[in-house]
Amino acid sequence: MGIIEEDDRILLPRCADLVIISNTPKGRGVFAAKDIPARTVLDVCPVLVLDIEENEKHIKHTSLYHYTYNWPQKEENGGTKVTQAVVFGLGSMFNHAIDQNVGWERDTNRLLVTYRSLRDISAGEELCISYGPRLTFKDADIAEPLTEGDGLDQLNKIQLD
Ligand SMILES: C[S@@+](CC[C@H](N)C(=O)[O-])C[C@H]1O[C@@H](n2cnc3c(N)ncnc32)[C@H](O)[C@@H]1O
Repeated sequence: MGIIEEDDRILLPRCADLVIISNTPKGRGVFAAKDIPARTVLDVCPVLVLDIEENEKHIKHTSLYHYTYNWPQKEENGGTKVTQAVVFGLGSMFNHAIDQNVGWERDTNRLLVTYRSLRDISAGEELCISYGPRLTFKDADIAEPLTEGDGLDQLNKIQLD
C-alpha cells in the first residue's frame, strides 16, 4: 500500500448497537439492539454519484432506483442540477417514517452521508429517516381507512342510533 496523505483519510465510525431485521412490514430495516443516545453517529456512508443521463436511461428502470438519494451536482456554468446517488453501507437500509428518529447530512465534497440519532432511541426501536412527502410505495405506518368489510357499516349504525 502506498503512503496515505492525512487529507485522503476518511474515518468511518459506525454505531455497533444496530441490527438489521428482515420481514418487517417495510421489508428489511435497521433496529437498535441497545439504547442509543441522541446525536450518536450511526454510520458514515460513501456514495456513488450517478450521471444524470445514466440515471434517466438505465437506473430509473431498475430496483436500485428505490435506493438512491437526490444529490446536487455542480455544473460548469456554476449552476446546480439534481441527480441521484447510491449510498453504500446502512444508508440504503433505513426505512421511511414521518416521525423519523434519524437525521442525515450530505458532504458533497467528500461524497459521504453521515447519519445521526435525532433523539434518545430505545432498544428494539426501528431507526428511520424521512424520504419526504412524495413516496413511491404505500407507507406501512399509515393505517388503511376502514371499509364496510371491517365493520364500518355497523359502526355507522351505532353512531346514528
Ligand atoms: C432504501 S430501501 C429501504 C430498505 C428496504 N426495506 C429493503 O428491504 O431493502 C426503500 C424501500 O423500503 C420500503 N420502505 C421504506 N419505508 C417504508 C414504509 N414506511 N412503508 C413501507 N415500505 C417502506 C419500500 O419498499 C422502499 O422502496
